[in-house]
Amino acid sequence: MKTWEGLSDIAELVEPQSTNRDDFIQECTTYRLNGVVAVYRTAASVSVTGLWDEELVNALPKSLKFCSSVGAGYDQIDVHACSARDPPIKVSNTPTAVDDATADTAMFLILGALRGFSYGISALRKGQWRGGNGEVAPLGHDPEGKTIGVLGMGGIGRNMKKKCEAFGMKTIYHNRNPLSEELAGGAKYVSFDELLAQSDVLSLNLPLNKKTRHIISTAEFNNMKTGVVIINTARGAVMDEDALVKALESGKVWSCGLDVYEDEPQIHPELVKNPHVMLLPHMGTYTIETMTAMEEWCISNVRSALETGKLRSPVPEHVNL
Ligand SMILES: NC(=O)c1ccc[n+]([C@@H]2O[C@H](COP(=O)([O-])OP(=O)(O)OC[C@H]3O[C@@H](n4cnc5c(N)ncnc54)[C@H](O)[C@@H]3O)[C@@H](O)[C@H]2O)c1
Repeated sequence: MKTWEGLSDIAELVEPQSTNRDDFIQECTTYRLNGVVAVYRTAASVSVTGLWDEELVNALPKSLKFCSSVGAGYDQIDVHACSARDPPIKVSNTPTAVDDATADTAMFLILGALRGFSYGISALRKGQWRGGNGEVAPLGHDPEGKTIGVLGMGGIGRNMKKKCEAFGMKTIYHNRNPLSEELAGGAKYVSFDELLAQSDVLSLNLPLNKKTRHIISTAEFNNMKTGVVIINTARGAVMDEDALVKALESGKVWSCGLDVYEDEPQIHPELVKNPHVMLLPHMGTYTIETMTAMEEWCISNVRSALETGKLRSPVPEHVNL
């Protein structure tokens, strides 16, 4: 709040008052918001405005030139509609600030899913120690010696790789392009098909967009090792949740650790019913330290835009806009 208020030395600060999308679109035409040059956008604001789709982007005040969005993912914003405006709305996100907390969450899910801890936790809370009704928690697996495959070796993927090493895991990865040796840090670049075929644990760490929606579905599960463990801390829709449920039922997938879902806050009922899988309600960056760092980063984008005309961390699509 202090950092936000600190912007008042260079700008007039206004906050929208609407509580739903229709009112917000109407408010954008009013004298209060007309003239706004930069927006500080929280992820939670989607519950008021809905997605920043083409309709909303075109309804935003004509004066708007910058959107500084909190979070590494920006799939709630149609960045192409933003570029198409005249003048364009340049969009930034908060990469790097999210890396440690999200990678920590992935480690929790990897260990929990490999070891089958979810089963034990829920049985214990029902007063059933390691199981009930004649069933006991299945024996888990050690991370030591397992191959982790990272799909999308960006800030979070690389951070996770270092943490996986401490648990004796070997990392392979697939990106659109191989990383420099320095960035890869010894992780081996493999093709998408090799990643599916060789991973004991497959971690999804790529952004959600039109190209990556359902990048993991039935055909991809069929190409994986039987008994693979799937971790998703990216966005739910990069994986076909129905196909995951079927792969869990058939035993192709041994377990999974999920922080994100296709239709949040709804979760596939078969996932909720399954005592074996590790599920979190999108808590990847849910810490005081990381949320503060993300908000400060986001506000620094607003300051940079106002003072220099340039965002500090534009999204990849807007780097050359
Ligand atoms: N669970 C959470 O709370 C949480 C927190 C932060 C980020 N996230 C999600 O994690 C994602 C990754 O974050 P990041 O900061 O590491 O992003 P990043 O941009 O640093 O890394 C993403 C990587 O994915 C790669 N990539 C893009 N498209 C690909 C494709 N089709 N195939 C293979 N690789 C591809 C990119 O080249 C890049 O290396 C974000 O987009 C966001 O949606 C979730």
